[in-house]
Amino acid sequence: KLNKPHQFWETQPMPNINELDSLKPGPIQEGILAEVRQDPYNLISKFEWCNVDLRNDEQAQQVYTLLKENYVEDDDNMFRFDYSIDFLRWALLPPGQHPDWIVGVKVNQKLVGFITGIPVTLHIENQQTKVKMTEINFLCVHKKIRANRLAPVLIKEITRRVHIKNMWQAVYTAGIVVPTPISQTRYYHRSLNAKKLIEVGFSSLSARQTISRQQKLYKLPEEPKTQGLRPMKKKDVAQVTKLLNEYLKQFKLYFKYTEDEVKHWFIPRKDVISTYVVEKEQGVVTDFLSFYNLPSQVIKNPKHTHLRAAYSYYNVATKTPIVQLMYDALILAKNEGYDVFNALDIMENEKFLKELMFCPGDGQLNYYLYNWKLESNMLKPEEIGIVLV
Ligand SMILES: CN(C)Cc1n[nH]c2ccc(-c3ccc(F)cc3OCCn3ccnc3)cc12
Repeated sequence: KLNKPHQFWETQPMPNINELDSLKPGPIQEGILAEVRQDPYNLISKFEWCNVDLRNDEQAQQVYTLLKENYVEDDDNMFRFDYSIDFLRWALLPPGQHPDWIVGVKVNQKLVGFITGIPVTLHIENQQTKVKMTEINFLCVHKKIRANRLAPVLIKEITRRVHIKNMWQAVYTAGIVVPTPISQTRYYHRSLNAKKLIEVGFSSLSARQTISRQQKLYKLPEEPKTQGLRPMKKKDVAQVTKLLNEYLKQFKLYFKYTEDEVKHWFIPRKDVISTYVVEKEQGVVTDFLSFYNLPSQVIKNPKHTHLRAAYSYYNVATKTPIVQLMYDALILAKNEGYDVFNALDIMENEKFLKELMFCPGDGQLNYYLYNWKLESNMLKPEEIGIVLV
């Protein structure tokens, strides 16, 4: 019976608890191209596969609505992610994207299921080789048709479409724990608009606290401190690429970026991605900070429909102290209208979370590698050098 917990995941090439010491590092199952199923998995009648073209406004709108109404909520079901169409195009149309990796399931032309992959090159631990694989995201089944076991079919179908391209690994994250996380990270929140966070129920006041006390506590200067801080431009791409690739080498899990990819992921896009570089000396970029825009819909609130949240993306501090650089990130995010600034405890983030008054969130974000046994069973959050949106 497939309803035992993790019954699906036990059929997948993921290390389970008692294999953690016997499996050798590297691929768990060898991929054999000739054995890959050539036709899509069967769907229950009236359900159909489709490749979603996010460049098409109608199809993008259908994805937007499915996610807005049915995607990830916080543990208390008070907030639900509200990814914008521009954001989805940024996240899912990077260089080298495969059209058949944006997978939808439709019933009577209505989108009811979704899962996506993008091509990445991942460096894993001390492996000399980098692994070409897929980054899986946006697994979503419409609330009204859950328990049809559609999610396992979506996962198997995109796995098949990745195998067909002779790729055998995947990286993904989730708030839930299924077999078997490679790292369990925690998220933290820094208040930028204390009054709103209290009004939407994101923050609460203890007996001795007042709204105006909170506002004073989290107050920020009008302008950033770092001299030479400015929005990133195309002319910075070469230097940002070198800074980023060099910086990421210290971690056990990181992507290698081409200049084309840096252009895609870091050139500022209004209401999607903000990147600022530090250029003190003429023409020399020494640091950069970046954060992305992911609002959450406030599910039931008389006064507010959305929580505007900025999420820390990649920050490289080589000359500016990281605490100062991130303090400027808070000021910039506040000035761009955000209510809260979120960050995971990955990379060097521990160095600024406490000092800049971030508060721990109520859940965790688990990182997963599909069909790969690590040398070390688990990685510490500070060993993770990848951010998934
Ligand atoms: C990563 N990407 C795959 C989306 C995703 N899936 N599952 C998740 C579980 C937690 C976070 C997360 C990551 C960083 C963070 F600062 C806060 C977060 O969630 C707060 C709870 N929440 C959920 C909706 N609105 C608020 C993201 C995700």
